[in-house]
Amino acid sequence: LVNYTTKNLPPGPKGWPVVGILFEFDILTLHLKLYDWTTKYGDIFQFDLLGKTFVSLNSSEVLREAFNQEPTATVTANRPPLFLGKYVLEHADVVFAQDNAVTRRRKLGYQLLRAYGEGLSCRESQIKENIISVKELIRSNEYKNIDPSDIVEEFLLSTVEVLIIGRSFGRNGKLQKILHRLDDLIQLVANPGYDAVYGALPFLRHISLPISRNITEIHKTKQQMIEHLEDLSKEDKDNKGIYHTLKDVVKVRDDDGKQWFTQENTRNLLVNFVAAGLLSTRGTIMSMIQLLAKKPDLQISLQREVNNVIGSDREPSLADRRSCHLTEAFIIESMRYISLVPLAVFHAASEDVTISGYTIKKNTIIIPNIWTIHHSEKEFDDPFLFKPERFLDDKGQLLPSNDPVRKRVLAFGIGKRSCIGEVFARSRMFLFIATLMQLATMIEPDGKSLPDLVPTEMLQKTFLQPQPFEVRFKLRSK
Ligand code: HEM
Repeated sequence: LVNYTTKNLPPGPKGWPVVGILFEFDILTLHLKLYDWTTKYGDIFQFDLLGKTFVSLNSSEVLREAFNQEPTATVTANRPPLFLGKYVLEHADVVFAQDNAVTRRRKLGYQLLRAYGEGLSCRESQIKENIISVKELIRSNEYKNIDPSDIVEEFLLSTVEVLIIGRSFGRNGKLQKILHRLDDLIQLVANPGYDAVYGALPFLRHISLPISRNITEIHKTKQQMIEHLEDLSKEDKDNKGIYHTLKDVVKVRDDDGKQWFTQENTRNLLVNFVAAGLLSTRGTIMSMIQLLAKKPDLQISLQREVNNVIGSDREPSLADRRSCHLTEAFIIESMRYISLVPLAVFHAASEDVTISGYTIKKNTIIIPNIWTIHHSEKEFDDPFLFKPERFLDDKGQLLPSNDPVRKRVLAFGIGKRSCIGEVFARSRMFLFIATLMQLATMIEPDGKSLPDLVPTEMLQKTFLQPQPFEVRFKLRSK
């Protein structure tokens, strides 16, 4: 139990009167607590927790004002000194980078994802191989009750390998084992709730608690990853990935002779890509599978679209996205409904700033409350119903990205710290779902029931994840 105070925002003089002290705090499901508080305190409220001040932004309009409009956007683009950023990512990555450090690192990360991840043309043969192994796994498991996470992981681990080193060594290769281990360990330590407690009481990391031991393991595994990538980068000169470019960037010196990007930056930027590329995308795809298996009619409509646009004889390509309106709407609705990164990554005010008429003091931690925005009746009709058609017009065409309804989906954040992997993640999700719909129909497991995916019941790990489940794949005839 943690003591916290909330201050809400009544009409009238713009201040932060204390309205109550509550004595209950569930650190693992902070997003659900903030959802409750939004119904009581409105679109923006502030609370103190363990000596730190937090402000929660709970509507798309307030989030846009805070992160996407100057002069506020520049002031709110900082990150707080989070426990994870300092002790796990050595203050050397992009996600948790503070102050001036972020601009150059973020730009580099963005350029790397564009160069190695976004366009499929340069990666087409490797991505096709990944898709072929997904298909083989599905074929060899037809009609069996299976937990689809192995299939999803196989696909995503291979895509991340191709991104980082230019090729995939398969599920039995050493690299996938290391990336898998890193991913498991990060899930054990990364949680906004842990951050609140360990950030306020950092001495806890010296006590031999499981979380402290996991942090030590993360550092060892990062080192193993770098050593293995170094070996691999010497072996194959033709296939290149992000790691090859980072090796060159480390050699660069500025005019004053200083090195701006170091080995620490390399390993921690790669951890960002591994964690984001696997964890977030895996949770989203797993949720999509569970949703689809419970919605046979939606599967039929998606399969019809894939038949019409792609047919059954060729692999889906990124160009197909433009014509697969329902598939795109399904992906966007899934991102809204599950809101996998429920509170995005916390921001911090680098100076005093005014948002919606209220003064936010320097160093206040700002929470982009995406989960609440996506489940608010003020933003979406029937927010707890899964309705991909909310993103289609009456001709079945996807609403343009500047449509007000689309603009309320903020799963990748917005503004100067928004996700740099959005295009990469969305293109891989499209390929996976289109391939699945082309190949198979998902049905409920034999002798067991498959529960509906309920957003409030998802497991809170680093990101939200569906509860473990099983499905069966039934192959489609050509
Ligand atoms: C479904 C998949 C994904 C979701 C839902 C997601 C969501 C997010 C969100 C909400 C943020 C924080 C935005 C903010 O602070 O305002 C973020 C940041 C970030 N994401 Fe993603 N992400 C996904 C996939 C990826 C992938 C695949 C990569 C890279 C391979 C990636 C790399 C990053 C990085 C580096 C940042 C930090 C940006 C910064 O701090 O400036 N993400 N993501």
